[in-house]
Amino acid sequence: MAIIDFGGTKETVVTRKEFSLAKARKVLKNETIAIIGYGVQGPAQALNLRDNGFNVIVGQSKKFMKDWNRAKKDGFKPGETLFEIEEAVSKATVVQYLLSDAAQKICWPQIKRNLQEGAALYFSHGFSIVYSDLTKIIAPENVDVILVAPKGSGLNVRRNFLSGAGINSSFAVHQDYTGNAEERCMALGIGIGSGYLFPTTFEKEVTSDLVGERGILMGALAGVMEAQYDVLRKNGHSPSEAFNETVEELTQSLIRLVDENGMDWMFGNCSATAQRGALDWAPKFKKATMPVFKDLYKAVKNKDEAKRVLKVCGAKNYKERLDKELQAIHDSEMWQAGAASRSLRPKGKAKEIAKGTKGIGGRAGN
Ligand SMILES: NC(=O)c1ccc[n+]([C@@H]2O[C@H](COP(=O)([O-])OP(=O)(O)OC[C@H]3O[C@@H](n4cnc5c(N)ncnc54)[C@H](O)[C@@H]3O)[C@@H](O)[C@H]2O)c1
Ligand SMILES: CC(C)(O)[C@@H](O)C(=O)O
Ligand SMILES: [Mg+2]
Ligand SMILES: [Mg+2]
Repeated sequence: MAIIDFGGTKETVVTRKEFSLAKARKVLKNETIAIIGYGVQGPAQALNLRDNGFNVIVGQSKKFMKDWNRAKKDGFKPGETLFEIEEAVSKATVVQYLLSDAAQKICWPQIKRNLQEGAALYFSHGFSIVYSDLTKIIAPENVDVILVAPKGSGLNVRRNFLSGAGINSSFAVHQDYTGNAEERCMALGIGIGSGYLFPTTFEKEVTSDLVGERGILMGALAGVMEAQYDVLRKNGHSPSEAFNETVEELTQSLIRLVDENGMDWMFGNCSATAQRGALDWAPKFKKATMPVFKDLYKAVKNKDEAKRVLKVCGAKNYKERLDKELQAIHDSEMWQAGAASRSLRPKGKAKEIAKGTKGIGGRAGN
């Protein structure tokens, strides 16, 4: 474990230096890891673990043939490494429960009756365990219950693994039956290709995760973008101009600078005019949105959000409803303008520059 100073607070984290892949392989060398659910996280974690040399099988319901076929296409063989959910659980010593959170509640009886003594029941979200009064998911006493929650989409868990980077994950132990729960948990976190691992609890993970995705990561981002786009359009700006000033410049330019070296670095590489305006307006946006973030945190803590997820996402016709909502976003003027804008991105080769030429160092920061 490494002690790292996060802006004045010292935290203990696990990196691949302290917990190497070789150590993870040793810890899990006799384990059969069943990935239950081949949706978004399932494929990413299954393929990263398999590529890292672990013994991986997949449990997927054939009722969802598209997901079953994807697993087959990715090299999992029916009857050998690809099974119906119950069969996969019965063969596994690690059960990575990666169905959607609403489906975890529905399928829990199939999992519970097939868990081996001493197995590790693994989640990538605290949801099912923390809201056990709603989900009825209560693990038997004779298994470990652990969590590794990647802080990114499964798509990037796989893509970053392939590029040599990683997605950071939090980890937690809820129940330690074997006495090895923490070691197994860290080994799995390293095995799925995490960047670094930071400790959490199931409760802290589910709360921060639900707030983050409803807030700045997805909900707030979508809402604020739409608000600015609409104001620009209502005042006579073209779709191309409104889209570039709202989304394209963010994703193609400014957020990349934030990613590279922080907010001050991005500010430092924009004009004095932009800096002044952004510095003046940031507190106004903070003040305007603070009450919404406080409401959001409350709605997560009082379980309103969890109840809604289980009721709405668990309904029979949910997929059709979701598809309609996503289609409406896709078809909106703003995102059609986005498609047009993306189609115009040059796809030229990277420029070769003369030896000794500088000029990509940036202006601000240390
Ligand atoms: N999606 C992400 O990138 C992401 C990121 C971090 C954590 N998580 C967590 O990981 C877990 C898995 O999420 P996901 O987004 O990968 O799931 P998902 O929505 O992609 O669904 C995964 C699987 O559930 C199966 N499924 C759905 N309903 C079913 C049912 N009634 N019976 C049997 N199987 C059913 C699907 O066939 C699919 O294989 C969740 O706990 C989620 O909160 C997801
Ligand atoms: C990728 C996210 C948003 O971080 C995850 O929490 C999810 O639920 O999909
Ligand atoms: Mg989430
Ligand atoms: Mg998340």
